[in-house]
Amino acid sequence: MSLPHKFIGVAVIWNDRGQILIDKRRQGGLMGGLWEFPGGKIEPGETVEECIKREIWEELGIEIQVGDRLMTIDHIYSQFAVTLTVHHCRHTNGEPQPLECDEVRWVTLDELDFYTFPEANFQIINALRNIVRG
Ligand SMILES: Nc1nc2c([nH]c(=O)n2[C@H]2C[C@H](O)[C@@H](COP(=O)(O)OP(=O)(O)OP(=O)(O)O)O2)c(=O)[nH]1
Ligand SMILES: [Mg+2]
Repeated sequence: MSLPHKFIGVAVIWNDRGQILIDKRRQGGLMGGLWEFPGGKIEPGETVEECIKREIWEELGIEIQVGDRLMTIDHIYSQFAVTLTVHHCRHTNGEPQPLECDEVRWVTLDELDFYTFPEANFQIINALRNIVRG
C-alpha cells in the first residue's frame, strides 16, 4: 500500500524584529486548528521558490523575498506522506491577512513553544533554534 505523497513549499518568514510568521489551520480540515509555517503544494512546472512566493501571496496577501533553503523533511503521517522544503524568507511588503486560515501571528522563537504544530515541525523548530543559538 502506498500513501499519497504531498510535496510542499514552506516559508519561515522573518520580519525586522526577528519574529516569525505562523498561521492557524482552519478548524475542521486536515490538521485543523494546528499552527504551521505558511506554505502549500508545489504545482507542476513550478520551482519551490515560486511555489512559496505564490502561496504566501494567496494565503496571506503579503510579499516576501525567498532566501536560502533551511532543510528538507520527509515525514509520514498515518494517511499520507509529505516532503516539506523549508526556506528562510524575508517579509518585504503588506500586512498579513488570514485569507485561507483562521489566524496569523508574528512570534519569537521562544514563543513557538506555546503553539501546537504538526509532528514534522519539531525538526524545523529545532533547526531554527540551533541556527539562532549556535
Ligand atoms: N504549510 C505547511 N504545511 C505543513 C507544515 N507541517 C506539516 O506537516 N504540513 C503538512 C500539512 C498538509 O498536509 C501539508 C500542507 O499542504 P496544504 O495545506 O496546501 O494541503 P492541504 O492540507 O490543504 O491538503 P489537501 O486537502 O489540499 O490535499 O503539509 C507546515 O509547517 N506548513
Ligand atoms: Mg497551505
